[in-house]
Amino acid sequence: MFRYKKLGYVALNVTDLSRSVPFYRDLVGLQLNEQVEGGPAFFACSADHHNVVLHQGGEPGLKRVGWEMEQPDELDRLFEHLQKVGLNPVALSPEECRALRQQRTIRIKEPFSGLTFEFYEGQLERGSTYTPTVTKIARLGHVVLNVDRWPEAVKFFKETLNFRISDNVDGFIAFMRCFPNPYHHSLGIGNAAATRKEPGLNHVNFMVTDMDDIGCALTRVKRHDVPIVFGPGRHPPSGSIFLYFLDPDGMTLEYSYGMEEFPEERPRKARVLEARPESLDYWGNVPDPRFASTGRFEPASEG
Ligand SMILES: CC(C)c1ccc(C(=O)O)c(O)c1O
Ligand SMILES: [Fe+2]
Repeated sequence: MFRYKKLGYVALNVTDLSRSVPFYRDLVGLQLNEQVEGGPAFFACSADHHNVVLHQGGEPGLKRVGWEMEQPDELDRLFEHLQKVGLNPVALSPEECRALRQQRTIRIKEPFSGLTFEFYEGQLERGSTYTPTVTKIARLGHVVLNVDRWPEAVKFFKETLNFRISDNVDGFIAFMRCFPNPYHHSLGIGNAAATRKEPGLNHVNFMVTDMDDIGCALTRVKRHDVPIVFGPGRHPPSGSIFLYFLDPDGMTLEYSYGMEEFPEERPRKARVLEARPESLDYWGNVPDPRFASTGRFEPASEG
């Protein structure tokens, strides 16, 4: 089976780029690396060219999710596998890859969300890296999707895309790592029906370097009247300390500090946690109704 390096980037649709660009730069603390006049804004929180791309759209949502493979030949292995299972992978042209500042890239339509999932060898080097400002973001951590047909979707990610389950909250959410990346989860699959949410984006997570980054973020978002929708608290599944807040369109973002890491060989077995609030927060908070409720999946274009 093929091996991933990491969750590479998420592309979001926002309804007002001129409002969201300063928010993601100055409040979230991402570095704006490139913005083509009137076009998408490319942000990073690592040496990559982009970990978040904002597109102007008619409604807020998740446009695309990109995964970096461990080695170039993993992309070949993946391409062959996706062809074999009938997912019709499409390779982007060299011009398309260059425009995205990415090396060889392939795409599929992920059958449960309908989203474009992208897989690539790497991004083009920039020669300079990310300089933290308001928050020392360590990496883009994870993306969580709310889907229908949850058991089938989890099975698909496990069996077809070689993700490993780290933990489940029984019938509600599966936390999955992109093998052999060690972090507890880079992808979460939430059960839309069980959580009474529409299918769509649940949240995007950024892992931070220090506990102080969480405390300072709390002060900062309060000062700017940014809605806090869950936390601060500590998650039982991954052990991380968290804070969730809303972007200007109401999409949910999370900062988290500390996360269990799994060895490649002989990892612990996935647990099934009871479906109750205590499985989401040791500190006794419950999410605000606005948590994870905004962000439509942009359907992948056919062909
Ligand atoms: C409440 C959400 C879905 C959640 C629960 C647990 C973790 C974790 O263990 O890290 C998360 O990251 C979450 O976003
Ligand atoms: Fe999360």
